[in-house]
Amino acid sequence: MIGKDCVLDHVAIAVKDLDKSQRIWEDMGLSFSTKREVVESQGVTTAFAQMDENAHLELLCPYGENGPIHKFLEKKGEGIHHLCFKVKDVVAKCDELREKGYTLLNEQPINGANNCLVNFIHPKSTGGVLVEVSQKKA
Ligand SMILES: CC[C@H](C(=O)O)C(=O)SCCNC(=O)CCNC(=O)[C@H](O)C(C)(C)COP(=O)(O)OP(=O)(O)OC[C@H]1O[C@@H](n2cnc3c(N)ncnc32)[C@H](O)[C@@H]1OP(=O)(O)O
Ligand SMILES: [Co+2]
Repeated sequence: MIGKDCVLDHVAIAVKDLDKSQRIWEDMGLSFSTKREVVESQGVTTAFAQMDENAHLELLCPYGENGPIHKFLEKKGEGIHHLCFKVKDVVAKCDELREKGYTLLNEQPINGANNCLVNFIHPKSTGGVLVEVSQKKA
């Protein structure tokens, strides 16, 4: 799956305090875009910092007590949450992955951050890593 048609888009970290975590990463040298985006469907506020020409760091802070990040923090605490790969065609990629036996978490891609369509591969399919696939909307 990873390789010619997939590029690492972001490494996501679940955090309890977005400002505090952002200061840590800024202190280590990253700079974040001013834009913070709330993704209602996921119950998260996101902050992105560019790491190289493709990859970003995504900080994910829950709001409310129902989203997956809130549950992750309760269960595992702060830390790396998922990897995201940018693909040319997220629907085709999900069909390919289903064919190969991977469990996708949504029938159809959902709206993600930064005007993208995204889907997720269950960690049970990947040896314990939640993987997101993402396509920029036209
Ligand atoms: C979309 C906006 C933004 C973007 O970039 O565009 C985002 O990335 S938002 C990110 C937040 N949204 C999601 O993560 C959606 C996908 N995640 C889910 O649907 C759930 O979190 C799911 C299905 C991965 C786990 O939910 P569940 O209710 O089953 O939680 P459990 O704690 O019972 O977990 C079951 C099992 O999976 C392990 N687990 C859970 N989360 C992770 C993870 N991030 N990485 C690795 N493993 C994970 C958990 O430990 C359980 O394993 P077990 O061995 O049974 O204990
Ligand atoms: Co993400």
